[in-house]
Amino acid sequence: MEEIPVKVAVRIRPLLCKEILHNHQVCVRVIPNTQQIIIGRDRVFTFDFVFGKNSTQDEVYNTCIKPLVLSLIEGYNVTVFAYGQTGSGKTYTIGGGHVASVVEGQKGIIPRAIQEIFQNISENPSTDFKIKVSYIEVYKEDLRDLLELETSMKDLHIREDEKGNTVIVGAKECQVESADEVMSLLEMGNAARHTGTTQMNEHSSRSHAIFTISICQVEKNTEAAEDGSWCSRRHIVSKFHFVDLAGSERVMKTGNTGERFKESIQINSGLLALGNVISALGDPRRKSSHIPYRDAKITRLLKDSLGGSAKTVMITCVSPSSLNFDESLNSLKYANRARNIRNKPILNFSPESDRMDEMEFEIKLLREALQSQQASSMSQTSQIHREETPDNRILFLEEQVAQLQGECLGYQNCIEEAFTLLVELKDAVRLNQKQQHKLQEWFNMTQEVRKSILTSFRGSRGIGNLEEGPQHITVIQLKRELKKCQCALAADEVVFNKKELEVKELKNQVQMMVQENKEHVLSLKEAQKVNRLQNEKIIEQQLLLDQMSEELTKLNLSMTSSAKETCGDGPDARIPEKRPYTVPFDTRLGHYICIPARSDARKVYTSPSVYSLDRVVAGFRTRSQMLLGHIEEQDEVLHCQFSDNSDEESEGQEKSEIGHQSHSWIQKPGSVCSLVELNDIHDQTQKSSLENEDFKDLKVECLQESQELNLQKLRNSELILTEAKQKMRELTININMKEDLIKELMKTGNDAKSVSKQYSLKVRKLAHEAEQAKVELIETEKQLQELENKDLSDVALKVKLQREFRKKMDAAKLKVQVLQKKQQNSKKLASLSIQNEKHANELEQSVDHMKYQKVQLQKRLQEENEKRKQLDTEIKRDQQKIKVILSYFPAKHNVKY
Ligand SMILES: Nc1ncnc2c1ncn2[C@@H]1O[C@H](COP(=O)(O)OP(=O)(O)OP(=O)(O)O)[C@@H](O)[C@H]1O
Repeated sequence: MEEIPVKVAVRIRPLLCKEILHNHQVCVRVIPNTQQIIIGRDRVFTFDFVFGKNSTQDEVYNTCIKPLVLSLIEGYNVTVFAYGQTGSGKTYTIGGGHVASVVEGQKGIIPRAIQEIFQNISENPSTDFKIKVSYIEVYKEDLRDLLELETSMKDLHIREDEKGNTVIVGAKECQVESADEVMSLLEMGNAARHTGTTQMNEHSSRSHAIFTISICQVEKNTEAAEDGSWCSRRHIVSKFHFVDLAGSERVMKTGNTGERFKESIQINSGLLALGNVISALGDPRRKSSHIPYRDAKITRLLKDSLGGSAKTVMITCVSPSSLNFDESLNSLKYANRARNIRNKPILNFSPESDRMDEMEFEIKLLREALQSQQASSMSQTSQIHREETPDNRILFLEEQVAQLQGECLGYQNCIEEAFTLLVELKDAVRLNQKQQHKLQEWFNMTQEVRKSILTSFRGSRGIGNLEEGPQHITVIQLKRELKKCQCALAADEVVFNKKELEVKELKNQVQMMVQENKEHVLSLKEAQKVNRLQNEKIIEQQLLLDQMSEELTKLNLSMTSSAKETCGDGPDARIPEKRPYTVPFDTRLGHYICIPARSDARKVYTSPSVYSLDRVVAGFRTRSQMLLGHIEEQDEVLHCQFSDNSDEESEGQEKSEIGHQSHSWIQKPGSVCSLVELNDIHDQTQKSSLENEDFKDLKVECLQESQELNLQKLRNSELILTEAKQKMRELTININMKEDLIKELMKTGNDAKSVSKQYSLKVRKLAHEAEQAKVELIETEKQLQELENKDLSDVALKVKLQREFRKKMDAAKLKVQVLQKKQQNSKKLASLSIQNEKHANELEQSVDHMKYQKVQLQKRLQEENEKRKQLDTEIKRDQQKIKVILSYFPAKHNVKY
């Protein structure tokens, strides 16, 4: 047996759009005009076939796969498998995914191979082809039948047949007649395959998939062997496995979590096992050592293809991006190792055993047919058959006999015709002695064969004669029954088709509902998101409000304390008792500049801080006493009263004092001093000019300090006011926003309500329809049963119909369940809209509260404004005073005495 290596191809896909956008660099290239690939700067690998980024699907197919299709038709088992990192282009190359939507040029290997196989069949009319298709996937180390999803994983087993080929017992094999049929099965299986989105690939295959096409070829014509013996018909069964492996992936790169993470682990462990098998098979030193096929399902399934009896092509797909350098290098290393794997392909052709297989198969079919016929005829000819019901053994033998008789008759006819022809030819054509001798030998042999066939045929007829009568009757009856059954079947089929259409319609409606529901759920989620945002904003605003009220309280406190300071430190007309002394300069000033004193002049008296005022008062007192002593010494008329009396108390006295030329230090409003008097006083006080100068400085200093303090307070107050105004503005904006959001929320809630109403209406309608469909199906089932009881038709057919019917029933039940679920969802939707409303109410309440707070804040702001104005006035007055004092004293210095 000839050994051939596994052929290895490497395909580098182009950079994907997103990779180009992210400026990925290319790190793998094909060396032009060679079969080599260079990765990085200097790692070079040689392969059987290499395909660069510009290679087409057609190129890949023609180079690697076309020869495999030819081998398949010849009778070899062949395999192509795509290996590589996730997102490297395996599915694209093999031709998985949504094949129906792929344009012609982009079609992968499987669709192209299918087309070619069927083309070969059509070009070969002398051979009968039976084509079967199966599709399975290995998902998380479990086998799944992608063509019969109901098949339990436990019912699928990997076994080896007597020839050592790997077979999957329990997998559905669909017999197909056309390429379109295969394509629709492929599409169906692809749709059922486990795929998912990862960061590396939007449509990542999460399982290893094996699509298998089995071809059974039987030659139509019988050929005479050269030696004259009769040769049986050629019988070939070969298989083409298309394997799309899941991609190896680094969990960190794919960002997989949860289920995807578990899948990753299983995928990687399966691929690791495959890598080990490739390493073991590819290592010449380990040739005789154990190959760990049993480590994973995928390696067990690929046993034939790797080191077995199949012809295999491995296509390694590689990403060109430098970000995937490590993975690409790894894939290339495995691919390189796989080149060392040697297979021993064998032709799956064995005339004797295949003929036996064929006969056994035919016997089986006939036995089944006979059994069903007997079963159907038993009801009508029960009397006859009750006595002669054959057991399985007899049936089997009878069938064999019938089969052989049929064949014998065929051969006999052929031989008869050939015999007559040869007899005629013998006389008409001149033959040499050798030819005549050979022909005679043939005549003799034919005679013998004829004799033996006739003997056996007679023998069997001898047995059959006894049964010919009843059998003939039975056959006629069976034929009649068959016709009846066929008619009934046709009628049933019409009903079924109708029901199927209805079910399809229902399915569509349900799908639409599911879509609608999805949309509702999405909009609901969005509403919830908006709600959440609103809540967050409310909390923020609440915090802001708290902060503001805190600041307001602080501001209030500071304003109150400043007001207290103002009242407590300085002389106040309202609290005259607290003001112990008045200032002499004021009196003079009043006399001198004749300022008409306002009645409320003292009410707005401002003062420096407690410390400075005390200091001023204390200094003033000391100096005044000194001055008074001095003046009293010089002039007894001038009697200054240092009194603690209030302004009001001193007012009357003042008047009398003025009348007596006596001067009080207390300045009274409206009191006017003459210049003479002032001069007199000045003359008297001239000696104490130094002390007065000091006093002036002190007074100015004190006023300046007080003014500075007031200015500072004013600045602070302005700052706080600006801040408060800013917050007021923010509050107003927030309130407006919140009001808008409430409106939106109410609108969304109303929308959701109306939609959920419509939805529940629809659900009710559909539930009703499903109920009707169920009732109709039950009725049909009854009808069918009645029909079956009456006619007792083909058992296999009956079973098939029952199965189909049950499937449809299950589908209808499922639909009802889905509808019930939808109803529940709609209820949930309704409750959510109520929640929404509640939330909106709460929001409204909070907005009301905020509005109230805003009004309060405005009030406080007004108060603050007023206070600020007062402060302003005080400052201005202080400034005025300072100006006056400053202007008064230089004047005083300039006075000529
Ligand atoms: N030769 C190519 N030319 C153009 N685009 C390609 C090529 N090969 C792959 N792609 C694109 O790259 C992306 C990933 O390809 P694909 O899904 O076939 O990768 P994969 O190896 O099967 O991945 P996974 O192992 O995750 O299933 C797809 O969008 C596919 O269209």
